[in-house]
Amino acid sequence: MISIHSLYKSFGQNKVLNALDVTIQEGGIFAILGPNGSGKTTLIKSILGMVIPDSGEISINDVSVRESWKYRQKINYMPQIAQFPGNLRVNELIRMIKDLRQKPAVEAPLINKFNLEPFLDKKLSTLSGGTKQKVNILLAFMFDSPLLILDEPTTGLDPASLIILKEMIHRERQAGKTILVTSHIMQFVEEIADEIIYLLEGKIYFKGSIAELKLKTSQDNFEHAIAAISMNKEESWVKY
Ligand SMILES: Nc1ncnc2c1ncn2[C@@H]1O[C@H](COP(=O)(O)OP(=O)(O)OP(=O)(O)O)[C@@H](O)[C@H]1O
Repeated sequence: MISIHSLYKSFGQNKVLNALDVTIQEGGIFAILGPNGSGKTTLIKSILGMVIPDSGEISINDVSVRESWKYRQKINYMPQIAQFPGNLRVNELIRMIKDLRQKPAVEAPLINKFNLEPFLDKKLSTLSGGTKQKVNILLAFMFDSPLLILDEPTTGLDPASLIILKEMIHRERQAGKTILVTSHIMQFVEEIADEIIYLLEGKIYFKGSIAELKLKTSQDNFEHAIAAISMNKEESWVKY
């Protein structure tokens, strides 16, 4: 379980997270949504220890992330923009990440699934955007960890690869994993998410299932329901 209490983070005058509270139970797919710049990546990076909050508490399974960074070994993270040296070859990158993480990896089925064999010897700088994204998905999914954090994993994927990604995410959920995912593609979110966590103005405005969100906003359409949250800011959407 991830427990976040009274989290504050500003960049200069820009208050990004403002007394944010949220609890995310173990197991399931949680979509972290919100407008551009609402702090989704900042929240994710705070959980990962890549952004240091100004104040507040984050704990995973009752252990404060400040006390121990060992918990990161149990997280598979796919960043929104992965930046690796362009002259690295795909197979060198896979080897490098395996060496860094020092835990068993199973990459062959993923290479096969995404038809990446022809690219293993290619330099990253020569790959198309979608192929780079498939490599990034592979890097996140080749380890067995209880928590997966995927920041905009769908970017640049063709329809066939998107279907594969959705199947992979579902399989992880079936295995009891906790998956945090951000996406601006509402159809993707509607297909995969068990719960929506909606960020606005530094706080969680809504947390609950898609059915609950539709009920609360009186909208049958998910995209319209999402739009309705930010249009009705004065109402109390926080349901827990
Ligand atoms: N390292 C940084 N230095 C200064 N400002 C930052 C930094 N990181 C993020 N910000 C600012 O914090 C705010 C939240 O950014 P963040 O990337 O968390 O938003 P987001 O919800 O993930 O956005 P998007 O949907 O566009 O990916 C933005 O205004 C951004 O410019």
